[in-house]
Amino acid sequence: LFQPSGYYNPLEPSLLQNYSAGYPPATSYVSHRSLFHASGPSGPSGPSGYANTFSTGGYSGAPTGIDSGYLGLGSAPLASDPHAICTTPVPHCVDSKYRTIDGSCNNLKNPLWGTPNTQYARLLPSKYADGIHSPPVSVTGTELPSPRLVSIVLFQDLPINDPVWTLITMTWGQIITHDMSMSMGTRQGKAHSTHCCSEDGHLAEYQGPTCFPIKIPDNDPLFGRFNRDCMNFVRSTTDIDTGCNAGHTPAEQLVVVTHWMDASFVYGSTDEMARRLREFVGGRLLTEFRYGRPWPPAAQNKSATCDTQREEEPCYEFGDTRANQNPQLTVLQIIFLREHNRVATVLAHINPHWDDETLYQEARRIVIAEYQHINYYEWLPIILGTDNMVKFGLIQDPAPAHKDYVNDYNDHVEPNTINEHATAGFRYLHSSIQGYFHLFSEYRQRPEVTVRLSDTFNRPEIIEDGDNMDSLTRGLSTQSQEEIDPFFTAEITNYLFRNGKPFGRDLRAIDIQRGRDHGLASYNDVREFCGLPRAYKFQDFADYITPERIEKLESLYASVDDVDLSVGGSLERHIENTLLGPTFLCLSLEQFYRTRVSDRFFYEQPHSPNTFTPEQLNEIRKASLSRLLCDNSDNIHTMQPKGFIKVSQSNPLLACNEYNHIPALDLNYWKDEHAPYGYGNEYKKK
Ligand code: HEM
Repeated sequence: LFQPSGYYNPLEPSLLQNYSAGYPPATSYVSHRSLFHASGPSGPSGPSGYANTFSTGGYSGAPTGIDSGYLGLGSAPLASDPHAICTTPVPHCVDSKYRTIDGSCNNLKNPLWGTPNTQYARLLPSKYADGIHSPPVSVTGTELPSPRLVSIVLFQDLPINDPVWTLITMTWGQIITHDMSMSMGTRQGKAHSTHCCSEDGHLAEYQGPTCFPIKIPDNDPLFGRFNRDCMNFVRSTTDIDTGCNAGHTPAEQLVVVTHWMDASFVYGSTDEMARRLREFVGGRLLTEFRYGRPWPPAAQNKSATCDTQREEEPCYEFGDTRANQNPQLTVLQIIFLREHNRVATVLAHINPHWDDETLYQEARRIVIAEYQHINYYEWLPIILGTDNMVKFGLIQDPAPAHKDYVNDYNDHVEPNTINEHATAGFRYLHSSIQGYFHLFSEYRQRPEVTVRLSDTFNRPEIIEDGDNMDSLTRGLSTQSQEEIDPFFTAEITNYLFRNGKPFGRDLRAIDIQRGRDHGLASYNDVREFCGLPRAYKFQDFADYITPERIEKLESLYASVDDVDLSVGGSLERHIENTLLGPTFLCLSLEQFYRTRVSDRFFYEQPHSPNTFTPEQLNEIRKASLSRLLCDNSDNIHTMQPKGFIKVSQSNPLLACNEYNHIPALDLNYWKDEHAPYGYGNEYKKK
């Protein structure tokens, strides 16, 4: 598997040459067992055929699993010398009950799969202008349209509240994202230290090799007023930069966190970070008590993570460096931190003979299981639709009985986060961000306070003020998220990370530019890969995109083959009972299928040293967002049972201690029967 001299790249040069005439048949790269190729890569032709692939129709090819063996990853954790990444030896794995922190040894045959600093997976060949790393240009040879222009024309701000889903649906998605991906070399919290534009917003004289600034069009409605024509953008680090690819094969970007769904945002992705976050007493993570309440420890390098303005302003250390980016995210990070410590504390009562290490690992294992359960049974169904999840093997129908395992582990499936999913598909959910968020009292009648998002980027101080931790939590579970549609709040398209200035950056433009930076296949290519008919003229997009938007696309792009994946996919009409159009739905179903079946430690799996007992599994299945919020707030006494859904007559606010409606895990099932006689016997089962 692991070749010190560099690793197998999916794109053989010969195949690359074919690429100029359109990508070669997907089967060259992707196993014919891919979910979306029931009838081969060209797919069932015509929109009706394709629509049938999803829940509403007659897709008959039962998924037999996906094999992404074409990637052949094999890099290893980044050492201080970036070139060392290629030569780190494969670890010797012991079949432990617990996941490693860096995700190594999850796949025993390929111990480095899913570890930090390894490549994203790719579903389609990359599309660099020179076949190696230069950003793509139009198929006509001209420049692609400015991403800022595309953002202005196609992704304006039209605030529409989602009628069903609460704002925590948005934040939970960000948590999953941060758990599974972060492109190396990007700064997803603060502004980047490399400046490709001058102070006054023009092209900087010196353009470093990683510079790929975004051109701001003339008469830009916001930046024009400040006479700026350049928005900073720094390219992601690739395997060429780290010296693992001599530059003869296409560049691949690297993910700096573990690719697994393993709550690395809580525990960190390296042993060093994990150690820094632990108290080493009672299995707990480090906290600092202020006014009797536990808060995360202070960030070691405050200026690297926060934009605080006063010395005493808090800025926290978590498992993920982006955790201070916005207060909603930070609140959820705190809730997970507290959940770990809550579980560890109860386990310590039940098993007083357990040492710190056992308590830490057992609590971590339970928290990851709760989180995976909420992801697959509460959150993902909102985005992907329950029927589609069942159809494509992400969950089972009928749902497993309380104590039943699900035996679908497949060690041929690679866990790595898919570039097209993370760099385009999932970023469409940036549309769900609210520009203004509300704080609510226990009565949830009307907002007590409303806060402008761009006033709080990288400044979590609001959270510790008074009882704001609770008011923010209530806000997240009361306020609607923004509807997921082609409209994006100006708070992120004009004011991202503005840090007190009258303008910031444009996240939509960055998403588009990042797609080009990563050489993502075009919308048309991915559409076809997913089984939709290939477009030869703009009107061919009409199966899922409105005529008005097609007209705008035509005014921006020279060819149907130029349309960026981030752009086309974000304009598609959603598939019924999902929040995504067919192309992004296809990407996310593929991603979360792989994430689940490739994970030997997935909480529903039998036959692993990590396996929960049937009774414990039954308890894990009681985990819910609402219970998590109830248990880890300071003074929240009521919550609706379905926290991702707005309060209504059928989802009313109920007392947190109504355990029939908001069930709680009974951790007594973790009582260690091998305890020395007498230990913990005073802690009887409820
Ligand atoms: C206030 C909320 C959010 C803010 C301010 C925010 C901001 C950002 C920023 C600055 C980046 C890096 C851009 C780049 O340089 O390429 C990013 C990346 C990303 N965001 Fe968000 N985001 C938010 C919420 C979300 C949500 C709700 C989701 C999905 C449910 C999401 C999904 C992603 C994904 C998939 C990436 C790429 C991660 C990677 O592989 O590097 N974000 N976001």
